[in-house]
Amino acid sequence: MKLLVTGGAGYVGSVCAARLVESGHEVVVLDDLSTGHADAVPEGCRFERGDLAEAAGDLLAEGFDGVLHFAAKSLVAESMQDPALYWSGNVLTSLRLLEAVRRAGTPRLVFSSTAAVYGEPEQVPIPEGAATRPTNTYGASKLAIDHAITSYATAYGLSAVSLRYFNVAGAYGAYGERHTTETHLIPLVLQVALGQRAAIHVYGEDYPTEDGTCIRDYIHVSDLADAHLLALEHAAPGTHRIYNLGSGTGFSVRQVVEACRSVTGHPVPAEVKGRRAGDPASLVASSELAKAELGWKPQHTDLEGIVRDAWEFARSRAER
Ligand SMILES: NC(=O)c1ccc[n+]([C@@H]2O[C@H](COP(=O)([O-])OP(=O)(O)OC[C@H]3O[C@@H](n4cnc5c(N)ncnc54)[C@H](O)[C@@H]3O)[C@@H](O)[C@H]2O)c1
Ligand SMILES: O=c1ccn([C@@H]2O[C@H](COP(=O)(O)OP(=O)(O)O[C@H]3O[C@H](CO)[C@H](O)[C@H](O)[C@H]3O)[C@@H](O)[C@H]2O)c(=O)[nH]1
Repeated sequence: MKLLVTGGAGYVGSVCAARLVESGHEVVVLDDLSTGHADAVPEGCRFERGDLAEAAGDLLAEGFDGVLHFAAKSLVAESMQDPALYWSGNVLTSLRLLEAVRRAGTPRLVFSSTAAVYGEPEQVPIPEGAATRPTNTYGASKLAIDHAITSYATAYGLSAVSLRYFNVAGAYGAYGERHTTETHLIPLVLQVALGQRAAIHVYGEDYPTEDGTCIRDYIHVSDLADAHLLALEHAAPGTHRIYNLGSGTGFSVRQVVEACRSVTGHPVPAEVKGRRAGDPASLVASSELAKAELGWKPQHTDLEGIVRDAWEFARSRAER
């Protein structure tokens, strides 16, 4: 297939673009490099630098079989301080993309949604039918896009799939997490192990969990790429399917720090701080629907294995 990958110079987009090229697809990456890196665009992809709201129309007019839409702003704290960036940078740009898709008659769309659409969940593991009550503007912006995609699919016959990722981690060879403003737990702990940061701050030890720290479901970025390939195959005209993607096991912040100590051999000093605003106590995915309908099977459910891949990547970048 000829595929447009928005955000293919970012973390998840670059890994997925690499896997798409390996699977024989023709890939065009559209990225404005606002948080991505030109040298993260995988070999074998054509790279177009530009804002998706402006450039997607002309590109799609060339004729594509599908769009994988990763490009977004995705910092929770920033979304609360500057919501305009998220309503315009995520929602408005995605609406422009949807219009370009409709005008060009592009048949397929796979969208990067997020567990943040659920907010504080009533039940864990979280199924797709759970109430969507996002506690931050980032999650609200992604939910708004999901709603728009549903109506485009129903009315205009688009084949659409939203994948709601839980906590993405790990790396795939030369492609991994390189956020300039890093807020994610695992890469921050690895920065401590690399001597780039003195200690990891543990945000809250008074949550109603076994060790008092928050529980998250860490999914390997390579398993996520598998899900995108399957979503492209299974997308059906006039439908918008939504799937939660996680490994199905929750790990506390303390367990993650411990796994990083074990993998890196570094003592990783940890300092307990206050809670971070908007953090739910526990987020674990039920991915049963993705397994049943897409035939998706996560291969990397061992936390130390996920951390090991992230560590190899972080070390290789630090040596440059
Ligand atoms: N990393 C996670 O844990 C996680 C979890 C859930 C969902 N997601 C979603 O997955 C997607 C990818 O996340 P990531 O961690 O790879 O982020 P990232 O910041 O590494 O990648 C996003 C890419 O999109 C590009 N971009 C942003 N706005 C653009 C625009 N208007 N036009 C063109 N390019 C633009 C950036 O330059 C960057 O390369 C996002 O949609 C994010 O919301 C990520
Ligand atoms: O320095 C840090 C960084 C994080 N944490 C804690 O570690 C856990 C994981 O935090 P991350 O920032 O790594 O990830 P989030 O769970 O906040 O968010 C991620 O997962 C969400 C869904 O689970 C959304 O998809 C969102 O886009 C994505 O960034 C949280 O309890 C957080 O409080 C710390 O204790 N110290």
